[in-house]
Amino acid sequence: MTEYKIALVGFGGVNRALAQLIAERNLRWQQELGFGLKIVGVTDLFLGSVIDRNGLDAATLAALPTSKGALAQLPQGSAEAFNESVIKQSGADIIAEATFTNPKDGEPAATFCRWALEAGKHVVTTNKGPIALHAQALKALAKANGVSFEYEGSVMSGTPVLRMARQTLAGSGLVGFEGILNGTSNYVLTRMGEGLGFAEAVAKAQELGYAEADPTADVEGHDVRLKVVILANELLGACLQVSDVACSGISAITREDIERAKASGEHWKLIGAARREADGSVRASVQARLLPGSHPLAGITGATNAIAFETELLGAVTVSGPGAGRIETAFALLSDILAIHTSSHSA
Ligand SMILES: NC(=O)c1ccc[n+]([C@@H]2O[C@H](COP(=O)([O-])OP(=O)(O)OC[C@H]3O[C@@H](n4cnc5c(N)ncnc54)[C@H](O)[C@@H]3O)[C@@H](O)[C@H]2O)c1
Ligand SMILES: N[C@@H](CCO)C(=O)O
Repeated sequence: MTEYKIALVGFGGVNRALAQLIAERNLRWQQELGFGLKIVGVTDLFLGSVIDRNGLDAATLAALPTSKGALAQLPQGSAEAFNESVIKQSGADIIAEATFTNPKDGEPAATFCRWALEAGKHVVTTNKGPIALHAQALKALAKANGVSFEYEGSVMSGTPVLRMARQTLAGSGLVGFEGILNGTSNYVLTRMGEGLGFAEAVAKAQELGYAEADPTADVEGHDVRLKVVILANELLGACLQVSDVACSGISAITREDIERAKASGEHWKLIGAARREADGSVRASVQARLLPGSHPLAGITGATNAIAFETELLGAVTVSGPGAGRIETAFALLSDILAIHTSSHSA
């Protein structure tokens, strides 16, 4: 039986949900997937850090208070976040990176990934910053060190999109995509359509664990812009930078706009799209669009996301599922670990 030692960097909603899943499902995963997980380190800017090479109790971690320095309550724990030590010295095989997404330079998460890869550790991450801004360099570093760098949860949470498209749409002649790629903004638009105010709907999305640390990133389209860059570069072979993508959000849309649209059978949606043009260039955008009721993305509500891939051989292929959520995104980390396990056992 394979057991992977894992260190959690950032212990907010997503990595805490991973600890909860490990507490509840490790035995089942051993039987179903052929591996188990042992948490050997946790580090978080607010909670502190802890290392135990023999394994930390996942249920205790999942139930840890959210108070400042709480990891100091554990044996060998500290109120300080010793990120570098946890990444390099906890004995982890896999680093699960889930700190804040920084849309400007991807730091410090990109450095955390670099430290881990250089130390010969696999990285799984849900953080969009390092992928949108540094994917090529981090993938090259992983290859040079003989380890994997996986980031399925960076787009559409636990819903399979990146790996699915890369593996199963290869050869289909993918020419573009359009999608609802932010759970928070779609949730906000849906709840506003039910009569809730913008600020109340955003607060509810934060409570449910959908929103970014600064929800401006969600409602102004910046989060979708990162995801569009990730998808276009990964699946359309583009070399887009974040500044190449024109971007606007949903904050100017009022309840009255939504009501008026509804009365005429239309729906406001925040759409991220990219398309390969005849000259080979890839054009991408993020904007709120008024969709007719018949549009495949019009009926997508709440934190659900959907993406319609445009292919030459199959026409449109649409995938929908959770686009945000703590457990849903923790599942993406598990799917990344499963990919690592599968590739190391098929080599
Ligand atoms: N929640 C979701 O639905 C979801 C879905 C997909 C992707 N993501 C991404 O996953 C990541 C984690 O999301 P989350 O919901 O758990 O966020 P969160 O805000 O709940 O947790 C992030 C944690 O990282 C810690 N942190 C921040 N900077 C740090 C640093 N320099 N060193 C150590 N710890 C640091 C914070 O203290 C916090 O506890 C984010 O990048 C987010 O964009 C989240
Ligand atoms: N804040 C993001 C999390 C998933 O990337 C969203 O609402 O979609």
